[in-house]
Amino acid sequence: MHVAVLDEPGSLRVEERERPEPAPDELLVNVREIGICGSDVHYYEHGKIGDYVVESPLILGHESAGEVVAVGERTGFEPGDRVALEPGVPCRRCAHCKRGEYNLCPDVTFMATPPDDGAFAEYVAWPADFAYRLPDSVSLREGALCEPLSVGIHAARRGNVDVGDSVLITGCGPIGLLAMEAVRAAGATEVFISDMVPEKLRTAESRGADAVIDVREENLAGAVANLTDGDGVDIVIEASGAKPAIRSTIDSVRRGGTIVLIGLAQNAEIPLDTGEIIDNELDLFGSFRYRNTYPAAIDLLADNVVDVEGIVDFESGLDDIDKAFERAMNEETVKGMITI
Ligand SMILES: NC(=O)c1ccc[n+]([C@@H]2O[C@H](COP(=O)([O-])OP(=O)(O)OC[C@H]3O[C@@H](n4cnc5c(N)ncnc54)[C@H](O)[C@@H]3O)[C@@H](O)[C@H]2O)c1
Ligand SMILES: C[C@@H](O)[C@H](N)C(=O)O
Repeated sequence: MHVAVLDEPGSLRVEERERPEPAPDELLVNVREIGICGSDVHYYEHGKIGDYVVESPLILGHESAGEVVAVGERTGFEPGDRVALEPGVPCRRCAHCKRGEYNLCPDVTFMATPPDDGAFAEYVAWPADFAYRLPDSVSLREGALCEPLSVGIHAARRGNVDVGDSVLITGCGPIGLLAMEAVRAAGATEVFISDMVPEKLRTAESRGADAVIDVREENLAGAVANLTDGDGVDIVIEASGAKPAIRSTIDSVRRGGTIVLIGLAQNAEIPLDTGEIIDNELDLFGSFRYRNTYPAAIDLLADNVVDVEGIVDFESGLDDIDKAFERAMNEETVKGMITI
């Protein structure tokens, strides 16, 4: 089978590997749609993210869906089933797993995170309990994009987004745009979103943002104050990882409001005015990956409550993956897909 391997920064190549055999509790999946995530691009450019360093050839890609072609002895699936693959498989035994917080498992195997291979491959053998059957009305592309949608759903849950809430999302990348879908589904009625790339803001506007804020031209907190009669929003979801955006979350949220941090700032220590958090009684939450989100993501897609395919700018074949990564690095690109 063909797989795309990252050897070192800037060097992706397609090579031939043995097709894996599914273990008794695994499915063999013919992978058909894989999203290119910002973290894949980061490994491609820099060969590492924080402490995770590409030290041996690594298959990238963790937003995937495909068709089951073979099953282990005890899986409950059949060849021909279409499935989305949840990329993080926890140990199932640690205290976090037992509490149901399996996204915090320290022994998780996560696709495309060194040393664990990902899904830019024709076939992947994957545990059946981290595969989700897709109904006919949900496409394989939508199945693959359940992954970034899950990041948004988990953030909406962390922020306790409720009917009638106003939400500011900072960043119109795939995570910000799909967090917007998730908060709408959770009942938010006013959703504002910021970025500094005009094309991205136009995309957010066309996808139904109530207001878009270009932070190159407007002060974020000032713009939010104007939109909320000076109060600030109920919830801020930070999805850019940019220091100025993280800093301004406190100034954009109302007294008694909630801040959810998704964006990962590289090597950034950001001063925090704890007095403002206390005086204004703010709730501040981190949001790490997701747990128990795939069934909800698939239901929302089947019911046409959310759109994920609209964020896709281009698709490419596995053999042209290096060109696809170059295109994904363009700041105007939101999402590229590899289609096999
Ligand atoms: N916590 C998690 O589990 C998790 C999961 C996935 C991604 N992430 C992180 O979330 C962030 C978003 O991911 P993504 O894939 O959408 O990234 P992305 O780079 O595609 O999008 C980030 C967007 O933020 C915009 N931006 C830059 N500076 C800004 C500013 N000052 N104000 C507003 N917007 C600004 C960029 O123009 C870009 O459109 C990244 O930091 C990523 O590492 C975290
Ligand atoms: C959650 C996932 O999308 C993210 N890129 C990570 O590796 O944590």
